[in-house]
Amino acid sequence: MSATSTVKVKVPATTANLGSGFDCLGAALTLYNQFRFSLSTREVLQIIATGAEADRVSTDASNLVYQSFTKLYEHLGKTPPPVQIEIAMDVPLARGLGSSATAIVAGLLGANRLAGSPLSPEEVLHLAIALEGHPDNVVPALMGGCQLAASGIDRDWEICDIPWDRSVVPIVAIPNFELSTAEARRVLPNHYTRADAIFNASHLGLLLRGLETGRSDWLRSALQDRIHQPYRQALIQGYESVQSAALNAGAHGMVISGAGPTLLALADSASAEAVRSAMSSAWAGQEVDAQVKLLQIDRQGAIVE
Ligand SMILES: Nc1ncnc2c1ncn2[C@@H]1O[C@H](COP(=O)(O)OP(=O)(O)OP(=O)(O)O)[C@@H](O)[C@H]1O
Ligand SMILES: N[C@@H](CCO)C(=O)O
Repeated sequence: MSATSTVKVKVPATTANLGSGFDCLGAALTLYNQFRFSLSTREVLQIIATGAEADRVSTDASNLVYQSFTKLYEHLGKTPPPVQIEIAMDVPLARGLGSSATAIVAGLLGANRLAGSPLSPEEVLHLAIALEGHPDNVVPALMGGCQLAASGIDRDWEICDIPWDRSVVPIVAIPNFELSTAEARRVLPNHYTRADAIFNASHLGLLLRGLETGRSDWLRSALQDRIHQPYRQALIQGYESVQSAALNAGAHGMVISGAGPTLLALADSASAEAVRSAMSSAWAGQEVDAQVKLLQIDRQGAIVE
């Protein structure tokens, strides 16, 4: 048995894409899942989940936290030890807030610490990206803040910390229905026009400067996108009403959080509460139960202790 027998991991929710940053930009939010990994003397895997949606995650070997835990040991060429995993869930499942990224990041970090920390943070990050399939949730979940990931030349990934002005407040409107990432990716086209590629490249550049400065006019334009949102809006009942309500209440703009169905508005501090209330009423008017929260950017990322 290694010197450490219990590890606690806390991982933030994340909002990916932010409009024009499809599959490359994401930010960590002040909403968390917490995990405890304990080496066990019992051979049988034990997974105990608590929280609002705890009955929705599997508690057998198909659980994504355990799958990621075993992947790290496989990567080391070792057999995973018997383990008990406790999961305290606050990040809702399949809503576009990076629940799968919290599971992957926790499984890898828990296993790495129990194995005596053989992998560097960069190696864990690369494994996490490979497991999730795209970097925009797992990178901010691990590192905190707002992060841009681009495939590199000297290394697999160049990761760039994007300054986020404190005046820019994220407001998440989380409906009570799920939309899996797999389903929301199926509706996307395989090819785009040159005009759409230029549109997204220019708006992503503007978005990065808008987030850094908090300039409303830049953010207002920058949050537009032609790669994923036009194809996904129809999967989200009430999208247009909630968007109009957010903009009328003074939001800089509103986008689909990750693959949806959560909608993310960005607003300045003075308008944030009015935007929260307007989004909540708009979804109630569509007979959709939703939780609408003012959050902040988590600056720390995943914590292991
Ligand atoms: N805490 C958890 N424990 C075990 N499995 C989890 C946990 N959280 C998420 N999952 C798995 O991840 C799936 C959801 O992943 P999916 O990519 O569809 O949504 P998401 O990660 O919440 O959203 P997005 O990627 O758009 O931000 C769940 O159905 C479940 O299988
Ligand atoms: N970039 C991903 C995030 C969700 O995992 C998508 O929008 O499909």
